[in-house]
Amino acid sequence: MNRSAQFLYRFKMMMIGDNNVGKSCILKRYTEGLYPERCVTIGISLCNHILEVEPGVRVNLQIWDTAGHESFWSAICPSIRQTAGCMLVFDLGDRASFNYIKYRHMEVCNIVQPYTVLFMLVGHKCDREKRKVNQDEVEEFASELGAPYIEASAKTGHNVAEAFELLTRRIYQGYLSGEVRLHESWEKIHNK
Ligand SMILES: Nc1nc2c(ncn2[C@@H]2O[C@H](COP(=O)(O)OP(=O)(O)OP(=O)(O)O)[C@@H](O)[C@H]2O)c(=O)[nH]1
Repeated sequence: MNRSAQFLYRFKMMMIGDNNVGKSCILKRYTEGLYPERCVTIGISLCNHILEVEPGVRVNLQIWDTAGHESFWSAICPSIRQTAGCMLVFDLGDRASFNYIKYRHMEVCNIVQPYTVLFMLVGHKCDREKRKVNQDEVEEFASELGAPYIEASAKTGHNVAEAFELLTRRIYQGYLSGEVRLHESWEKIHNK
C-alpha cells in the first residue's frame, strides 16, 4: 500500500506552551508510549501519527512540537500560519505558564488572520498535588475560546491520547462544518 493511500486527510497541529511545561514528554508518550523525563526541543520538531476519527476515516496527524523558550518564537511563527489546530499546554502547578498561553493565544490569532486555528487547552502534570491554577478560571478561558479543556499527565499517561483525539475531532468537525477551510496556499488540511 502506498503512503498516500493510508489516510484520507492530513491535519497539521502545533503544541504551544512555556518552557518546561512538558510538551515534548506529552508527544513522546503519545507517539512512542515513553516517558523520557526530559527532551529539550530546539526550535521545532515534527512527528507523524495516524488516527481514525470515525470508522474508515484515517487522519495523518502532523504534530509540531515547539520550543517554549522566547528566543525561538519568531522562528516558529511562519509554521503557525499553516496549522489547523493548536494544543495550548500549561503546567497546572505554574501560574506563569497559564498566563503564557493566554498571551500566545492572542498572538496566534493575529498571525493566522484572516484564517482560523482551532484550539484546545491541556492542563498538564495533573499527577502532582501542587496546583496554582484554579479550574474555574481555566474553564472560563476555554469557553471564551470555544475550546475543549482536558487535564493530563505524560508521567502516568492519563488523558494523553484523549487530548490528541479531542483536538483531532475538533479539527475534523470544523472541517466538515466549514469552520476551517482548505485554501490553495494554506496546507492545513490536505486530502492525502
Ligand atoms: N510531574 C510531571 N512532570 C512532567 C510531566 N511531563 C513532563 N514532566 C517534566 O517536565 C519537564 C519538562 O518536560 P519537557 O517535555 O522537556 O518540556 P517542554 O515543554 O517540551 O520544554 P521545552 O522544550 O523547553 O519547551 C521535565 O523535567 C519532565 O520530566 C508530567 O506529566 N508530570
